[in-house]
Amino acid sequence: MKPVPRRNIECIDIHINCSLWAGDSECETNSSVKKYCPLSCGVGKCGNNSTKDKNKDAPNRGKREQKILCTDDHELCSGWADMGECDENPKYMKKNCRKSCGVCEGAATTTAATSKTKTDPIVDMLKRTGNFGEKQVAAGEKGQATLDNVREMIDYMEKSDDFLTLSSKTQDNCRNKNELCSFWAAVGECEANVSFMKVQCAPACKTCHLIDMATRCPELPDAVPALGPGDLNKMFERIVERAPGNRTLSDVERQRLEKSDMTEYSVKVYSRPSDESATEVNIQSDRKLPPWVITLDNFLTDEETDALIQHGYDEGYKRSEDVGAQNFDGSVESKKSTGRTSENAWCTTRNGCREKIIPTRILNRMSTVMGIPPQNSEDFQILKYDVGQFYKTHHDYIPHQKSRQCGPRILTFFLYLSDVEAGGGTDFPDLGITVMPKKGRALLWPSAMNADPMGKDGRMMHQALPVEKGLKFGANLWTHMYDYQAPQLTGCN
Ligand SMILES: O=C(O)CCC(=O)C(=O)O
Ligand SMILES: [Fe+2]
Repeated sequence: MKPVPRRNIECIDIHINCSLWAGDSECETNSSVKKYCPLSCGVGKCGNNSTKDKNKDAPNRGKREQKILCTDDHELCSGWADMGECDENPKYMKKNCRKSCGVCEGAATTTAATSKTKTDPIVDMLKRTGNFGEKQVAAGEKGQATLDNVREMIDYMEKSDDFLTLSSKTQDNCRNKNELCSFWAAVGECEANVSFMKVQCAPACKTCHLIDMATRCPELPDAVPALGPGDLNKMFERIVERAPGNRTLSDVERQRLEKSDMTEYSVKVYSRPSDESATEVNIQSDRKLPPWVITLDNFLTDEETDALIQHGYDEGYKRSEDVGAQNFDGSVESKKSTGRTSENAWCTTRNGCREKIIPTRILNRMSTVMGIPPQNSEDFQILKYDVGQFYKTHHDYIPHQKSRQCGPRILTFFLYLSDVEAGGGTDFPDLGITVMPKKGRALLWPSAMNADPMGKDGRMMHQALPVEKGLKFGANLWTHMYDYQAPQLTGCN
């Protein structure tokens, strides 16, 4: 079955709380919410609001309202008008600040007579927020709460010991990276969305001390490693030996598999260190012997592959990006890559996918096969390659994660979600191995060494060859040495 895209992929909300704000009527009163939440507000590319807008602009109705209501609907209108908002933000302003923007009869004189001068304290206060990163906006129903946050933030940044005793490097790096930071803080996002806010809006959350990764994300001495030296070989040997599809199962065994949501997958070994069970655990023999590469056929059912593909459509496939430079606060830039032309979507807790029945079932199955808890794995990255699309040779191991709470990626468990008519193989140039896509097949390889599972196995470079005919869908599940999910919540990965 070919999945059908459910909606225009550009019609998306940029913030997790959009539907909440839309429910609070913020779409009507806060132009920034409209900008960040086109889907929830039904505007822009999500435009089923065209009829509504047409009615609103009906000639007679508009004129009458202009004449009668030559007033401002918001106490901050004149200040905003002074700041040039009538031109910068005309849609909101001309609707809600008619008088201050001079869009109704008699407005010009009245506005001039009553308008506050450029020294309006509110205008000044908002201007001052530009000293701490993006200048903040305060509008709509939460305007007052936002201004309260702005006031507290200025006190914190200009007068508090909490801020002024921080190192100058930390002070310099503590910036609001979005004009909505104070608004988000005012609606409780510092507590609800810790990882994003502590990094993107530290002044508004008054948490500049946590910008420094060493303070925010201390080492966790009790963290349990997924693999010790020698465990990687044991893990692969166990997977090969126990593959249900490579054995004749008794009825009881088959029932047990079904009960535990385990498929009757069969394993093919493309490369292994030795046919003998590994005994030596040292880097020299790791380097001498070939690394593990195995596939697991019939690992996923058609229902499962189709559900993941459809989730990608629901979420919207977007051009894939690479991991870029690291910032002082530990956040990592994404960078457009010419080496990777596929599109991808994520199946996360935030977007409600990871906890759905089918993704949970798949994740638990993968976790059982690896013998590593599901929380050590990242979220599924669902990939879509059209004809000609590819991902050039790269390694999945990310060096800076070695010193992060999650530790490095130690394994890639790749799922093929579709058959591909031609091309699209996963190729390991150093090993001379190419695995072809097959719906329901999984491919498992280590990024780390058996004797030193925190260290990178440089031989595991790989590429996704261009699709020549058909459409390729796949999904990455990268598994880490330590819990990945918990530090993700606090911005520590
Ligand atoms: O699509 C593939 O076959 C592999 C993709 C891959 O290596 C990646 O996304 O990191
Ligand atoms: Fe990869």
